[in-house]
Amino acid sequence: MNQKLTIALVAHDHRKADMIEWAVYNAEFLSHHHLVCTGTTGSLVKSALEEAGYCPDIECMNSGPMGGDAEIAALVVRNEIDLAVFLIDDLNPQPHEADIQMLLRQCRVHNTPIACNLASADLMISSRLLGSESYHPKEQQYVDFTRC
Ligand SMILES: O=C(CO)COP(=O)(O)O
Repeated sequence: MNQKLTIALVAHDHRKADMIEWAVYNAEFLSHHHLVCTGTTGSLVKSALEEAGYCPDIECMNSGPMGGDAEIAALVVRNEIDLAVFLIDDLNPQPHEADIQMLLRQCRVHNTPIACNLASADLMISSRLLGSESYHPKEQQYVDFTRC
């Protein structure tokens, strides 16, 4: 793939080990793309990729509870995210649940691919459609809410 994608990586605390293992396993692929992460996820992924010998192009937002999910949701609204991997802790409540739901909702509204588990992330990054110039996902129709 020639196209440089912008990929969001976000993981809750109990899922960070999974995210780091996944990122290191996919380091070669990720090293060709721009990564946008919530604060703590980003610093851990950056260190792990550097330790693995890569020099990742990685941008860290605020930590999730401090608005990082909201910042990434804003990028989704502007169609600046090509793919998101969001490993959610479904077994523990989060103080910023509203922001989490906002990020998920904006990905649905804007038809942004979002993987919320490792199997989905694996399938998405190995899709022949990812970054293909001939693939144009059909825009979702919200006729009453179009932008002027
Ligand atoms: O809380 C998060 C996502 O909702 C993740 O935030 P951190 O990466 O800063 O831990």
